Amino acid sequence: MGDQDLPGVLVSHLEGPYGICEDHAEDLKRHFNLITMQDFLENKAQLGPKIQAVYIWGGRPAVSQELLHSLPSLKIVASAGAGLDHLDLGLVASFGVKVANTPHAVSSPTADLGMALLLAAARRVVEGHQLAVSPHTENFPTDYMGQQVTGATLGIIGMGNIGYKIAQRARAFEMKIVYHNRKCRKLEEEEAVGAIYCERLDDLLQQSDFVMLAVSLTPQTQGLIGKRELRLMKPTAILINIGRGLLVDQDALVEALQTGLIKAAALDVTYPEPLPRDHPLLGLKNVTLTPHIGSATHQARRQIMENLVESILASLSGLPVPNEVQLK
Ligand SMILES: O=CC(=O)O
Repeated sequence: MGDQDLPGVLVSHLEGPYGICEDHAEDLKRHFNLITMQDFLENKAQLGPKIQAVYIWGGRPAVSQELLHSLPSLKIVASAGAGLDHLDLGLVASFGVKVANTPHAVSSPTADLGMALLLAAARRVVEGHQLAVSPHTENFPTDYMGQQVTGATLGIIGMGNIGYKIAQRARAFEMKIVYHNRKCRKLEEEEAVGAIYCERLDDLLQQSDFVMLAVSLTPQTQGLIGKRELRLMKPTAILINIGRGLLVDQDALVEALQTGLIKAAALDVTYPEPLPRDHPLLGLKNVTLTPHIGSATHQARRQIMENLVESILASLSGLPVPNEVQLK
């Protein structure tokens, strides 16, 4: 079968930060005729009807009403990662199109990064590195203290796949685990990791030495941590966000970090991404930042790609779609 006979799959572009991983393109091309957004825009009339799937990598391409109208053969939107906040699910559903994501492929690496950020912020690893490589370093600096992780209370907001994996890891660090979950209490997970449920988010915030945001961004969770919530946290507490930047009121966070309302923050996600180079978060010593790299391991990214291929192929054959997102 020539490339042209394979099912058409729309990707944003093949290279660059939002392009698909270089070493994935060859695998994808064995199954699909990959059509870049640029090619599609230059030749909508001919390519539109050939496209049966949109492959979203790094949040792109955006799936607008206009795009959906120009893809009459579209069966599925296959989106890398767990978060779906870049998609209007109701809109996609109204076109009779399925959506699949890859929640299992990202949960372990994202939980690993959550713990890496927790440890880095607690023990001031980035500052320590800067001190160690500076010309005037001293060994064993006596004014350089961090927060103890062993025995500390970790508050996990969101006990989904990622939250649970964080709890498993935190247990190995002998942390006390409390959690809050918006939808329901998770009894099995509680028992497996010895976590204590906080029905009220406020209780979790008041008790925790570390607060980990592992919740997806929805209209209900946007701004979940604002001025009021930051005031409830301990002055020694550290906030870690591996969910989405918009879960936190960032201006309130900057103020809390500047005034010592909380001790520190470690953020894999911000808004916007990346932050403008003059953003106050970039100048604070008590902030550890990473550029949205929760799933950035070779293994996870490959698994994500393979999961997306499986979902697309299943949908094109009319089979049950692995990781299909239930659209209301
Ligand atoms: O941000 C990453 C994801 O949604 O998995």
